[in-house]
Amino acid sequence: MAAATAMIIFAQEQDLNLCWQSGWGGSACRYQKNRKEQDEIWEEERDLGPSSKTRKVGGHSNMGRINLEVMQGNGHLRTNGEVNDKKREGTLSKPVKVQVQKGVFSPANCVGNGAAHSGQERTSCGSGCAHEAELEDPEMDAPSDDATLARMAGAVRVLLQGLGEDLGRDGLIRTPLRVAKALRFATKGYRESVRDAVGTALFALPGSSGGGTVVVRDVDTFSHCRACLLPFRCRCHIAYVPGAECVVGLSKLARLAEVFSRRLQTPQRLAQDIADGLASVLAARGVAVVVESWHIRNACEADCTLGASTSDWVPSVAAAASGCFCDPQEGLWDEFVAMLGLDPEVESRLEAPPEEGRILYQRERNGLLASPELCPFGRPGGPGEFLVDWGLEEADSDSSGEVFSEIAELDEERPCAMHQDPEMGARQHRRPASGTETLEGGDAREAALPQMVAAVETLLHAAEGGDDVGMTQDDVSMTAERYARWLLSATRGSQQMVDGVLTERWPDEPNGCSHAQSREQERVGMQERVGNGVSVGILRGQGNGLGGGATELVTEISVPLVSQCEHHLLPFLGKAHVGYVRGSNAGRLDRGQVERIVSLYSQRLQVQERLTKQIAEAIASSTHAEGVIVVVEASHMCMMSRGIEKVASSTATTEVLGSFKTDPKARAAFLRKLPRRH
Ligand SMILES: Nc1nc2c(ncn2[C@@H]2O[C@H](COP(=O)(O)OP(=O)(O)OP(=O)(O)O)[C@@H](O)[C@H]2O)c(=O)[nH]1
Repeated sequence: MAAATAMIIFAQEQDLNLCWQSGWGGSACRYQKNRKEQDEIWEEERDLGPSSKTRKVGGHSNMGRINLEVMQGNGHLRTNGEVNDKKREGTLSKPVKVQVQKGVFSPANCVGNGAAHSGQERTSCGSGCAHEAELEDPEMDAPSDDATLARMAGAVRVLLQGLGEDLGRDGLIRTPLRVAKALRFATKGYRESVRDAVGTALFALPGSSGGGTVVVRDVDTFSHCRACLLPFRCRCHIAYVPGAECVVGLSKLARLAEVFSRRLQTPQRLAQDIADGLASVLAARGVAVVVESWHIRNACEADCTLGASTSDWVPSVAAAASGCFCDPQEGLWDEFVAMLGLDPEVESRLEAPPEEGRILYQRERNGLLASPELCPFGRPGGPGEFLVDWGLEEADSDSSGEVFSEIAELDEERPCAMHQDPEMGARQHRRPASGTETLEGGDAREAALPQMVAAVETLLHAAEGGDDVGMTQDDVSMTAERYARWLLSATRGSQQMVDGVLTERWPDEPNGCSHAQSREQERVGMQERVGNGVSVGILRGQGNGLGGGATELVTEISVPLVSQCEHHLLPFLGKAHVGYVRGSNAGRLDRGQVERIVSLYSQRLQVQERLTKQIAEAIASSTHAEGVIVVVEASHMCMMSRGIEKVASSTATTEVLGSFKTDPKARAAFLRKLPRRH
């Protein structure tokens, strides 16, 4: 089924209801409304989301038009007015009258539409509507969105097979299509332009040229890393000084940030793209952009360095400026930065105004560009890793906590250090050190790598729309390999058994993380003794001196985890909190062992509920504890970077086994130990 677009022209808009129903794999509906009020055209555009539902989008205005795009499915509209088929490019054609049926209008029942509609009428719609029709546009350019998505879904199937997954298992059946849609969404900025984003929202404002700075702050977006394809969080701050007596609609600055965020990016490129984009449509005296960003840590290191002392996200900041913001005499850069109210550490790194035509960026020590550690292909010699050389000088390896280490400037022609060295590709690949792949079946998975890389390349090209609109062939192949390796690495626990990870000795890492740290954490780990559910004290260390028959509550709090959502192949990351009631004859796990259990079940395609249950069951079987409780708190990228886009949302799941089920006091004692969220 093709995507379909309809345009409704209305004279008097009255609480318009849109109704659509999924054909296969859900449907998505995009709504764009232009209304004219007092000689100003107001535009409104939003994604109405997937699945079968009816949503009221109406309002009241005197005249206007609505574009409605129904993706991948049967769409039918309920509204008043006139329906026009619309070509993909937006050309109006073939006006179609619609007929009222119980207040419901369906394009399939158009009066006099004849050849105008190719939609197939159905006899029932299954959603309570009087009629159902497929809104197909026979003139839509090939490949249609459906064909693109189908191609992308095929590539995702290759990836899942490469990971050794059963494509028919529950949870994975719709994953290929979901991933395809998610990536299409993540790259929708390639199919959008600055002019589309700004539209007609340029307003003459006499006297504005001599005025002050306009700043739109805290525009939160998600982008996808050009190097590894994983999403990273951004907060954009955009400023300009008006020129030519003209200002731009404020929301359009946020839209610009969204357009460029929905491309494969690095923070500094994103800052520059937004600045250039704004400068291209607005005659401003100067433009300035600061992009704060947070990239997921290297999940390959999750089993050692993602310890409680480290943050889940690695921050960096990038900036771009032009015109008057680059003139230190005017002091506008300082004023802009001061208005952002940034963390002093970050602010101190933005002291100097960027020179005209150059990008100022700052990076974290061992950060996104200074070293590959932010990306999943990070630390040389890590499991299943290869060295990524970004073509920049090595960052100082001292990670003593200083956040930013360098300020670098690049020529405009070389906006991204990753792309500046034509020989980079040759230097970029280094095979994993021997012995770094320790998984059973690792060879088979490693052998699937070439097909997986090709599949990711297919995905990227299809997501772009087949045009060369921003990624060179080289970029794609490098990105594809990193992403394929990330997937392999992020699911490397899928073939391991819990017995294996509990008995295996964890090698101390060269940088001193992991085992030594775990032992220390275990030494000071708190145990709470409970008898019949009553807390009687807190002990430290291994020997608790409890007599026979006594029990103790052992807790391991904030065990970090990074897992991979099996629905969208996007990471979710957070912490597991583990408690178990240990009788005198039961075993006890040190923190390192708990961390390994958590890693084992995190490093596979998961849903959070199953992960929580598996951790609890593994703790129970390996300790013979009387009761086990596990709470997992995690943030899901699929909730943050796409779909509902709730950046601050997080999910908590609990699994309770044995005596914890019947002992509310023991549960309460455990829950009191959880870190407070606010
Ligand atoms: N219960 C549960 N759901 C999850 C987990 N990870 C992802 N999901 C959800 O899986 C669901 C998949 O729903 P679909 O409607 O098939 O996919 P979708 O169109 O991408 O859905 P949206 O996320 O709402 O855009 C979404 O609601 C996700 O939030 C998880 O760990 N546990």
